[in-house]
Amino acid sequence: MDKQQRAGEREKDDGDGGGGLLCRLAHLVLPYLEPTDLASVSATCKVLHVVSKAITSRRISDASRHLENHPIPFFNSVDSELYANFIYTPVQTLPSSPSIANLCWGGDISGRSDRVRPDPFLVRVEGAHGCDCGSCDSDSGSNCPCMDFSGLPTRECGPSCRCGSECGNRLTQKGLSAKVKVVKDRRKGWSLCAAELIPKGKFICEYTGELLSTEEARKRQKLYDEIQKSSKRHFSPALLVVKEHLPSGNVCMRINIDATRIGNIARFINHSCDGGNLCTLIVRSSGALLPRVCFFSSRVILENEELAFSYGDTAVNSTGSQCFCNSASCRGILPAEHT
Ligand SMILES: C[S@@+](CC[C@H](N)C(=O)[O-])C[C@H]1O[C@@H](n2cnc3c(N)ncnc32)[C@H](O)[C@@H]1O
Repeated sequence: MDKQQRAGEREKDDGDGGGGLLCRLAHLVLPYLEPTDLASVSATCKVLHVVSKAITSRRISDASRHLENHPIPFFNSVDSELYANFIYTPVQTLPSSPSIANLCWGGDISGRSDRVRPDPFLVRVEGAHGCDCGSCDSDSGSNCPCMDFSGLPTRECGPSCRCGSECGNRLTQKGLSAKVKVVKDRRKGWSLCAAELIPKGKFICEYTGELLSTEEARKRQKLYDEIQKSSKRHFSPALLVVKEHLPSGNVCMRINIDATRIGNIARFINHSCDGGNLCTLIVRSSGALLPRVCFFSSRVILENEELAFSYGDTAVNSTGSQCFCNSASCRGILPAEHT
């Protein structure tokens, strides 16, 4: 190989053609890096700069990394943070599950768009009875025993039913159902906004993340409170505790979902003291042990409007964090119930 050929080969290795060894290795390794490390690596040479830039633009263009039905882009006109750093899971997950431990940012290193949605049911009930109907669509006058005829879509077909994933009574099992985007707000941090007009009563998304025991949830809440107090940087924990009450007022069930490190798009929904434009429903499916927490629009939501719900009652307890919901009924303080 003469001098000119060698220079040509070197050029290819350093170039963006995808043929160079460095380029190939960079495509394998760099997607696992945190944003700050990616920025440092990007400054070292042309190849790494080009690969880092491609990874960054993929991260900005879709928070779900092709795991949802619509891409969810980030928009920030407030500061230099290009996107939020977390692992995307479209379904509930257990803490430190091995499949999660192997995931890089966003759960996908390749940017492929042919990803298969994971099973929405974390734990199945052995031998449970579901329905035998072929079609459980309420519009077709079905009498499916899994259906909720009270007007609230709180019961669905599940893993013990004969019907498949296309069944009409599996509304909340197919992922994000409205076009949304993540927009940076100067005071609240990232926020979830509508990217289209959303009619009243539409299923938006589930709240996914790590399903915790109450003991673990309390431990994490304590840790997050300490980080929030001591850290100079804005830290946004996303630990949701949902309690179901008996008519007597006693709590009969609680679900602790932590989306701080691993979660879905719902982790960006901010609090509004007036209840916002979303309501949360606990949805149960035949044959699934665990219920799921789902968001529905409580009124028509305009394009670009922020999605919000109430984190709880400020009167119960307050962390002292200031609320910037801007609603007429704002109490000035973010609710923070004891976990
Ligand atoms: C579940 S996260 C919501 C997304 C978060 N804004 C972010 O940047 O990732 C909850 C955190 O968002 C912020 N937040 C939510 N609602 C807010 C509000 N009405 N006013 C001020 N901060 C709010 C608080 O920092 C809170 O701890």
